[in-house]
Amino acid sequence: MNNPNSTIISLKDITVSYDGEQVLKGFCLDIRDGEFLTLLGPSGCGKTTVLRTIGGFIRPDAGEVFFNGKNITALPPHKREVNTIFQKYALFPHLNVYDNIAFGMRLKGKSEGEVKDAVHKMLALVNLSGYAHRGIGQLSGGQQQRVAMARALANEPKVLLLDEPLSALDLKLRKDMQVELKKLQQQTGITFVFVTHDQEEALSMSDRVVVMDGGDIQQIGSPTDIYNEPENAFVADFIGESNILDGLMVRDFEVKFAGHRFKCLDKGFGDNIPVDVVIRPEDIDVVEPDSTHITGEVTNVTFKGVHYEIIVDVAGFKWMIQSTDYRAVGDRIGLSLTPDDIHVMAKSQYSGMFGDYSTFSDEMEEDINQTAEQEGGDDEN
Ligand SMILES: Nc1ncnc2c1ncn2[C@@H]1O[C@H](COP(=O)(O)OP(=O)(O)OP(=O)(O)O)[C@@H](O)[C@H]1O
Repeated sequence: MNNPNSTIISLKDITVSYDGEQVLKGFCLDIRDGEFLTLLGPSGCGKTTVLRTIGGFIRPDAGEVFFNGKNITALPPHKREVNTIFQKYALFPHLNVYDNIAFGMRLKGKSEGEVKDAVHKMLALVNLSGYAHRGIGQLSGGQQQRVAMARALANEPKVLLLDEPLSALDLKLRKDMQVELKKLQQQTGITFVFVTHDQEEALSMSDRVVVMDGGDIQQIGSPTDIYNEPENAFVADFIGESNILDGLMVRDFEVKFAGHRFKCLDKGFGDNIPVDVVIRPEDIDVVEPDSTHITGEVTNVTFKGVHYEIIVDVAGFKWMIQSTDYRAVGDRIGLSLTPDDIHVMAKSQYSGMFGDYSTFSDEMEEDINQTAEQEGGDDEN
């Protein structure tokens, strides 16, 4: 049985360079036994490099890889109890389904009897019983991916590395395979390390998500932690839709932005400190416009099936709202927020980077300076 509290893979201070350029620098990560862990981040942030380091396809310039406490940094891929499934399924086209799945076991010298039992068990696991003698070319993309899964699982790895395995599939099939993969992981108890740049995929499948950017970990947490309590503006922007605003933490539990003061649940930033304020579009309630609320004019409305996506111009800056109530372009509306809708975070290197739904104006800057002066804080900003 897995011990969910024990670490199966540990990356310690890993540095990897390509052509003299460092992609990972002092990268550390502990992966728990039996978990579904997803590395999530934009293209080029180093996800595949982390995976290849675990698999042994890359030898890091510095740092160590541990498997159940044993240093495996120098071990070649085939000597690690780790298997990889790549984006392109890498099946042998000239072999049928049965022989593809049997391949690794035969290489290890298992008897044909053992191989036969295992292949049929694996085919049942991935819902392909009856397909043993099909040629690879006679299978759909989703079926090929399932054969690749069966082949990897037949080797009984302790850890399965999956590098964007679903990205070649169309949306419907991809959703079905997400459910199947998650089920397979739970049934087998094997530790899955999954790479994707699709945040919805990461949130729906994982026990924990590692959000990466520029070779660094921005946040590690459960999907709900990552979504509800992003640690910085990068995570907030990358996961789901967000309005990211420049704000001023007036004091504990009180923040000012867009010309209004709000009660919030955050503390410990200090008084009159510039902060990022993150508000999810679905948390904003639409009310009648009045002086006690942020007000704006609707500039665009898109029907999204369960809700309308409404773009509101607030003092020259766009906010995004998701509401089940229809509002027409040109309507003036008020935006209502409760303290738990307001997420305050320390300003990061990412502040002000986001074009879409971030708001910052000279007016607001003035506002911030004024408040700082009023409250006797430092007015450097
Ligand atoms: N073999 C290589 N030689 C040179 N540079 C490389 C090599 N492999 C990756 N890189 C570079 O290293 C950086 C990280 O690449 P990596 O593939 O780990 O990112 P990723 O997050 O997996 O991206 P993607 O989602 O696009 O696959 C990128 O800038 C990439 O161009």
